[in-house]
Amino acid sequence: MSSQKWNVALLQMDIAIGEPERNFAKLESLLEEAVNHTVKPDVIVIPEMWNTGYALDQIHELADRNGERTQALLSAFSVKHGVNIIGGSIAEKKSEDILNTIYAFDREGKVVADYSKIHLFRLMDEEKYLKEGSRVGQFELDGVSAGMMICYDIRFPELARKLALGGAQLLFVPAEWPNPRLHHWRTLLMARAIENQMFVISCNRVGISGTTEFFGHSMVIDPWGEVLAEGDGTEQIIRAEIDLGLVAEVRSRIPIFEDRRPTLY
Ligand SMILES: O=C(O)CCC(=O)C(=O)O
Repeated sequence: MSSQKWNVALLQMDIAIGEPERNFAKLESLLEEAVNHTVKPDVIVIPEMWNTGYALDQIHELADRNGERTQALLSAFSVKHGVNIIGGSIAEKKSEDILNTIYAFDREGKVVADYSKIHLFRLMDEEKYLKEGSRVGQFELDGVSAGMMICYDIRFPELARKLALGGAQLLFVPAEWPNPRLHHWRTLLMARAIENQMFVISCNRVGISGTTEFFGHSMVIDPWGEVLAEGDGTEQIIRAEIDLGLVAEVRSRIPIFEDRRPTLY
């Protein structure tokens, strides 16, 4: 178990629906702001579908083919600044399918993992336009085991538990989680952190798309369930320092992974 400390920076941005050019420009300026700070981030996290927003009726024209444009930008940025990046998620075109995909970059600019959202959100018609992913998002960053989930995925505790059982000490959650479900968002994120005794690092968008309002409240939660940082409803960068040694400490204090009874449930 590592006693590493990481500084995390969450880019809680507004997203212009159906306007990748504006969104790329916005992201580039927020990335610069994130690294031009007295505390240099070790990992930067970006919200869900930041390239297009939920422009589902135009998504075939707007999605990033094989994530190439996104990878070019984020890979060059991570290597230039020696920073890990959880690249939001993007609308990605693969062959004729559209997926909601996260690319994770290490400090050398290498794509170390990708994950496509496996639970599509029917309330926003995702299943009519997007193809669901077919595997979980477990990977390593700076030698630390981590997991990725996207937005609606946090309603499925089995997924977070599978990642924790696979060794994950942190969970990254890019999202576009709207009003009026702030209470669900905060409670579910805290529950995933407490029940799995891991850090939960979530990045939600802000702004209004049509009649849907996104409330931000990106959160960094420690394995004890304490909120280390939380955004408000404005565009901003949320920063926190996390001590990865806390995962082992909490897991030894209340040893839920030893006390589980998987033969009974
Ligand atoms: O589960 C929710 O309430 C919100 C989920 C969502 O907006 C999404 O997955 O895009």
